[in-house]
Amino acid sequence: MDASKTCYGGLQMTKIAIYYASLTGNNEEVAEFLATEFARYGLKAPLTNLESVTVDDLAALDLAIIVPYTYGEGDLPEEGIDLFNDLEAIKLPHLIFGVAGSGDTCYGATFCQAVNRFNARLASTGAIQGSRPVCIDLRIEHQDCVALKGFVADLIQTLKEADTGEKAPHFN
Ligand SMILES: Cc1cc2nc3c(=O)[nH]c(=O)nc-3n(C[C@H](O)[C@H](O)[C@H](O)COP(=O)(O)O)c2cc1C
Repeated sequence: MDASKTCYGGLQMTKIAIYYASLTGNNEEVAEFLATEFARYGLKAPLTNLESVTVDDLAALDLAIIVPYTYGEGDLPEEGIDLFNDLEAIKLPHLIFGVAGSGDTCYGATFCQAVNRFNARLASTGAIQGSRPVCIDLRIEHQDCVALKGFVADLIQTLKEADTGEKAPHFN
């Protein structure tokens, strides 16, 4: 299906941003894939490094997507620690969010913990979870492309529901 041919006109003014952190390029690739997928729907989703993002930036958006790597033993990316901490003290009930990222399954129980931790922290602000988080093992492969396409489709569906008041979001 060519998503750009479908009717997403009502969402064209939607403010979307993709905030990513990447040391060796895997999460940058995830972020770029997501931006390309949004473009297929005719929606702009610019990329910004997580390092320079504040809670005020998030508060000004309709949809925020966080794409973090995991470091240490399930640790957050250094670039996202300030934002993560600041989110503890804020409510963002009008924001829709999604979190996706690449880690390494070799790390066992801490695989993609930064993805799960950001997801939980954003949910704790009262923001609306627009999709289940997506965890990717190292570089994107075919099954990850399928998962990321589903992720974007869910986020857009949640945006549409919020726009029209159709029904309550269903992921949190
Ligand atoms: C020192 C170090 C610690 C890491 N710890 C974890 C971890 O706890 N869990 C995990 O899933 N991945 C861990 N990783 C793997 C990275 O998250 C993974 O390679 C990721 O794809 C890197 O993304 P990037 O290419 O965008 O930097 C670690 C990598 C390094 C170098």
